[in-house]
Amino acid sequence: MCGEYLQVCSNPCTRRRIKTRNGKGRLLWQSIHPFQDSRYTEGMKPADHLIVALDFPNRTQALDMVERLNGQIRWFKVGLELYLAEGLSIVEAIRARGHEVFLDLKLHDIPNTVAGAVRSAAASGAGLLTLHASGGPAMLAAARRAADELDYAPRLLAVTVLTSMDKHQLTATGIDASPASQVLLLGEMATAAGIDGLVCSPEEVGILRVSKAKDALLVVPGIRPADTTLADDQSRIATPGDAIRRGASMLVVGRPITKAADPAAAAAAILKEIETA
Ligand SMILES: O=c1ccn([C@@H]2O[C@H](COP(=O)(O)O)[C@@H](O)[C@H]2O)c(=O)[nH]1
Repeated sequence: MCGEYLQVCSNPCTRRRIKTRNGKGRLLWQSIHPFQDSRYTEGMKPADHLIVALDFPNRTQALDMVERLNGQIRWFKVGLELYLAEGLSIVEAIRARGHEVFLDLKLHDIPNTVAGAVRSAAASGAGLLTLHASGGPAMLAAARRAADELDYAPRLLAVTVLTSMDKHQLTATGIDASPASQVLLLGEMATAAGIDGLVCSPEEVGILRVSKAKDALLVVPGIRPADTTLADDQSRIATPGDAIRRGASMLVVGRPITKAADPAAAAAAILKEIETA
């Protein structure tokens, strides 16, 4: 991209429309994701790129972890375990402590039902919300329309192929493609339906960045620091530094932080690795 930036709108985690001058001095509007341009990422802090997954059975344990992380973390993820135990009030409790929430509900149903779920979830003030790309274009488009009709809506993320799945697991579901090919297919389909971002493994970030989905917010779980020997149930993994260098927008990290002997120190080490990547 050439030209000087004249006008920027929107907040740090959303796509921005910017007015630029091209090489001939002509003004043009351009839609760009902030994570893709060094002139934007310069202003961003490492904490804007890290989401800590609060996979806990109750509010007490989740909020205790928020406290233990000493204000280092901006984004927390509420997944099915915590949401089903506590409901949307846990999102409000985390937000009341000054944090942003990624509501990882992985919605997957008929279009009308998913549209209603988007409306209900939006009321919590969550900043990011997931739905399964495999729900198909009609379901994704219904979610997009529902979000667009609201005064406030989270950014919608389509989960492509779960990071726990390898080629063998994928074949068992009847899909005769590599995880990378399937992520590419679902990622391009979801962004064509107007979805803001994708959840993929670190292994697919590179191909997505040169695909039709290249502008998407890429939210990446399957992160394991180099000194961690445990992949747990994850199959497609990389270190925080590698994922960021390949073009990930935000990393999702759970157990390497929350099960560490010193979660604050584990989070600090990952933030440092993001900063230097
Ligand atoms: O494909 C996916 C989609 C979501 N997740 C979620 O991310 C975290 C990862 O936790 P770790 O403890 O760091 O493995 C977890 O909450 C998953 O539900 C994912 O792993 N893969």
